[in-house]
Amino acid sequence: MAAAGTLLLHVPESPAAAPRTLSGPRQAQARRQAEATKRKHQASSEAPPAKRRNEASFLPAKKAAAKETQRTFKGKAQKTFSLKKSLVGVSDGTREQKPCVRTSSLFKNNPEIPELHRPVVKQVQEKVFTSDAFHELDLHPHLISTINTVLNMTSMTSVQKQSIPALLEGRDALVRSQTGSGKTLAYCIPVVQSLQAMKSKIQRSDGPYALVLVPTRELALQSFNTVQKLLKPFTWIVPGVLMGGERRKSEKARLRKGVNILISTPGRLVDHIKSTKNIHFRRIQWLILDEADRILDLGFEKDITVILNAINAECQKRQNVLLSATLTEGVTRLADISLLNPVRISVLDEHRGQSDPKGRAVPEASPLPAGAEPDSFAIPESLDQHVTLVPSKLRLVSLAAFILQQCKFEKDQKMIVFFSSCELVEFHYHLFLQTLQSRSGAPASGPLPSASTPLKFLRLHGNMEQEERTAVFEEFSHSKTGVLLCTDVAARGLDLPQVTWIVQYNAPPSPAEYIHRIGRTARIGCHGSSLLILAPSEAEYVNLLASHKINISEIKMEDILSVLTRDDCFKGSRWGSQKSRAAGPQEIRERATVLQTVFEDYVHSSSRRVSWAKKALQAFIRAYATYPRELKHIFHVRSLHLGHVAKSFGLRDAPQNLSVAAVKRRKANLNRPDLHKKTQSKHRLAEILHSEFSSGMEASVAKVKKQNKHAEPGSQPRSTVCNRRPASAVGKTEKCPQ
Ligand SMILES: Nc1ncnc2c1ncn2[C@@H]1O[C@H](COP(=O)(O)OP(=O)(O)OP(=O)(O)O)[C@@H](O)[C@H]1O
Repeated sequence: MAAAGTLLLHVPESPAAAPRTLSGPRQAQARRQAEATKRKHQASSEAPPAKRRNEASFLPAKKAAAKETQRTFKGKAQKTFSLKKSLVGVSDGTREQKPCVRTSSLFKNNPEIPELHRPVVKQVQEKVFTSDAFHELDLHPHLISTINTVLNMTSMTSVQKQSIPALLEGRDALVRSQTGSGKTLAYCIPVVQSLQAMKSKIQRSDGPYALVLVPTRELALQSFNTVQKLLKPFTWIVPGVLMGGERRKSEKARLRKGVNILISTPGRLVDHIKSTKNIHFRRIQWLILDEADRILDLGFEKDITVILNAINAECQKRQNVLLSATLTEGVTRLADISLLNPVRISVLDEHRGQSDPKGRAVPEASPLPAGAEPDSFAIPESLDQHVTLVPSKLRLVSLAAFILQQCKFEKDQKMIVFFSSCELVEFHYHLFLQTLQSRSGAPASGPLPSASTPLKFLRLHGNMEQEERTAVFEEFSHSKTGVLLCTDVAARGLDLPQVTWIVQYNAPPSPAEYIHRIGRTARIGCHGSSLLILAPSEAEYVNLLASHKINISEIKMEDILSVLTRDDCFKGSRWGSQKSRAAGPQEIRERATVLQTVFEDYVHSSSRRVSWAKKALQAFIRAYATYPRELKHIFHVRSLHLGHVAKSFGLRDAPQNLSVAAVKRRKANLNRPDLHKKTQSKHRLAEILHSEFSSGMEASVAKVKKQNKHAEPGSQPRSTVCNRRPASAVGKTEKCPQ
């Protein structure tokens, strides 16, 4: 096998490059044939309605060549090109026969990329900062000095300016402001101020006065840290966090001693309500639901009901606060249940001059101002959003090229890449670790690039041991560079400093989740960028985003792939000594093929790795099948071309045992029996959404063990398939971590 760096390639010329002159009837016949071929491809699953012109040089038109029959999810036989070729290289103008390289024809038979007619919409914007200082508020001087000196903050953000006075007045509130605008302090400051000011001094043994519910363990830890800092001068008020993992015993002990401000994920709290005698809610004065729309998702409904019932049974009067960057119907639904005459605080309103003259919150009784549709979300002004359309076969190399472009050839870049499931995170993490990052794990085809800026990959998902989750969270928080591959476990609320790029490799299930994912960058006025990777057949998603006033500009796939010409590890010998030569489409194609070959060689270097890649592909298809009904016209599993998608998992051929029916059967087996009966897609979606929020107490959930980073993937059952068991088996709602 040739080394990657010296791989010799010959990518066959397109017909356009070597036209044959035809005349008369033959010409007409050839034209008819060409038209028929074109129609066939237009009808293929990923073919878009409108075709992009001027792409022919990069994505050559389909042509007759050695064909093989490949299965698609439509069950139709589809012609495609042979995936295995003898590649012949040309070096310094001399043709020479080179070793056979088993690789795919990445640039053939792809659906054409549609022209993206993206509607330009005016994004909803908010002003982040105000000129008002914290000391202008009626707060305890020690609290103000803590904010100034410990947190290093002087001016309030817009949401803080509106929320803090309203909450100090004792009002229930529904708070919406863009991601990274300081909502955590908007509720933490009033809570601390009110509790330290209580006439009869709070005792630890009193138990909780404030309960803060957040959707993920990392967010619980983060909010706990903020509360802890604010409480520095008020040592008699004790904060506590319940976040799952291995700490059940110590959590119980802490609850027994007493916690006054309790921060928890819903599932974990329900576990304690059911199993810990010492937990009570007699003195609850605050109930805060951060990321309220997520907490009220279907997946959390049961837990929230248990928690509300437990609180209501012991205490009727309290202040309720719901916060989120995305105000959705779900929030309103819970608002009906638990909010008493709430104020609706929306920074957007103030920015549009809709708040009252004092800049105070608009009361709930008043309807949302005209033009402020509930599903138009504010996006940080300093966030540049991009989309790229990439055919399935080219997804993996495009993602890798983008990571190289930003994190190897640019300085001080910190990137988060979102995937649809933990299996996908695991797959890409190990693949990139062993090919892009690690020399020692270089594939059979030879050593890989030594990075000019060393690449560092981390991963975070709900199927990891809590200890490692926390360690990764801390490491990525404190590091200046790196690429975090993750599921939506990191989408909500996490405040990871200096993240410069958000990449969404799999589109999120809703525009709201899109907002939260991209919201991990461009926080509190900083600059950031995002890239959404879509297949040509998914181009319509851009219009969906536009209908939510989300403006997104296109980056061409060629521009992403062209970075490979800067990396000599990916050159075919055709370009051997011609360093100064400008990169043309042909060279880019060749280098992308070299990179794909590196991935394929790695995956095919052992049968275990092949089956590992197949499982990841299966997981992708399963996740794809869970897009909500209203998005099925964009993301339908039937529109996936199995052979092409397999390429993006480094597989040379489409797995034989995968079909729609097989995937559905497998999914049915994995689902909870009680969900079987109600097969509505919303429940399947709920399962996926729920995944991150397991309390950590389920015995049956297989965990990814902390292990040597360079361990052979697939060498142990690393729960590439979620291990779902009947709820009865674990005595509670079973959740499958992503
Ligand atoms: N007044 C302020 N001055 C300077 N920095 C602030 C201020 N308030 C908050 N921050 C910082 O802004 C960052 C974002 O705050 P926070 O995490 O509370 O945002 P958020 O609105 O809750 O975001 P999300 O919607 O993503 O959960 C944090 O690093 C926080 O420390």
